[in-house]
Amino acid sequence: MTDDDHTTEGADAPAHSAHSRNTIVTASAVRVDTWDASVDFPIFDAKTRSFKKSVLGRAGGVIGASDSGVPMVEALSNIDLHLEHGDRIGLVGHNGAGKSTLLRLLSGIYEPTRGACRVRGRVAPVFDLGVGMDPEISGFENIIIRGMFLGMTRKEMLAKSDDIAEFTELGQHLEMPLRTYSTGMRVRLALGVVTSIDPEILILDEGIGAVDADFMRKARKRLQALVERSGILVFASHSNEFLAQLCDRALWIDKGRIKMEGGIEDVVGAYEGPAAAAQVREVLNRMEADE
Ligand SMILES: Nc1ncnc2c1ncn2[C@@H]1O[C@H](COP(=O)(O)OP(=O)(O)OP(=O)(O)O)[C@@H](O)[C@H]1O
Repeated sequence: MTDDDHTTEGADAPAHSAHSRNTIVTASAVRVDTWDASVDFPIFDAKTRSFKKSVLGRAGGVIGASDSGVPMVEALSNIDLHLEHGDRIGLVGHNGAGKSTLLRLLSGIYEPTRGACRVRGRVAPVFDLGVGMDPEISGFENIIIRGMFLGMTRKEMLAKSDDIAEFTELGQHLEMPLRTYSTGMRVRLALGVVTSIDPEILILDEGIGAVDADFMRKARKRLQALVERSGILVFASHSNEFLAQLCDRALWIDKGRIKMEGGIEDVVGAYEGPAAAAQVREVLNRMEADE
C-alpha cells in the first residue's frame, strides 16, 4: 500500500493532464483518474514478419511497430477513467485485452507511455502473490512482511497476526515455509492480510478465485465489508458470479480500449450475452434476499 499519491505521465502528456486537473478535486478525496493513458510494450527480441500495419487478433493487445521498426504491443490505448469514493468497478474482456495492465498502471507499477494517470489514496494491490512474500520463511512471518509491504508497521501486524492466522485456517502450516504452500493456501494468506488492513483503493485480480468454495464464502463477507470500508475497488475477473458479488459497475476492455462502461448486468450482457446477464441478475437478487 503506498502512502503517497502517485501521478505518472507519458513523455508526451498533454498540458491539461494530471496537474492542471487538480483544481477539480479536493486534496483529501480518494480518486483514480487516467487521461488518455496508453501503455506500450516494445518487444526487442520478437521474431516477426515486417509490421507495415497494426495487427489485430481476437485475444491480446494490438501489435504494431515503433518508428524505428521495433515490434510493439499496445496493451492499453487512450484510457480515460475517473473513479471516486464508493466506486466498485469490475473489468471484463478477452485474454490479453489489457485488464492486468490497467491494474498495474493504477497500482503505479507501470507508467503510461502516453497520457497520464493520477491515483489519490493508499493503494493495496492484491495480485502478483509473489510480491511482498518470501518463499523461504514461514507463513506467520509472511503475514508480517506482506502487511509491511502494504504500508503497516511490524507492531501493527503483530497485533493482527492471531486474527489473520485464524481466518486463514492454515493451522500448523503457518509454521512452514511459504514454498510448501499451494496457490490457494497463498491466496488465503494474502486475503487474510489485505482484509485486516484498511486500504483506500483496493485492486484485485482473479487470482483470488484460487481458493475453495467454502473459504470463498467466508472470505466474500470479509471482502464485501472491506470493499464498503475502502473507497474504491477495481477488480478484474472472468467470473461473473464473483464480479456481481463485489462490483456494481463494469468496464469492458477490448484490445486495450474501453469498449463499454456501465452497470454490471448491462456490460456483462453486452460482452457475453443474455445468459451471462441473467446469471449476474440472479446473484444480485440472491444477495438482496440475503440482506
Ligand atoms: N510485460 C509485457 N511485455 C510484453 N507484452 C505484454 C506484457 N504484459 C502484457 N503484455 C501484452 O499486453 C496485452 C494485454 O495483456 P494483459 O495481461 O493486460 O491482458 P489481460 O486482459 O489481463 O488478460 P487475461 O485475461 O488473459 O489475464 C497482451 O497483448 C499481452 O501480450
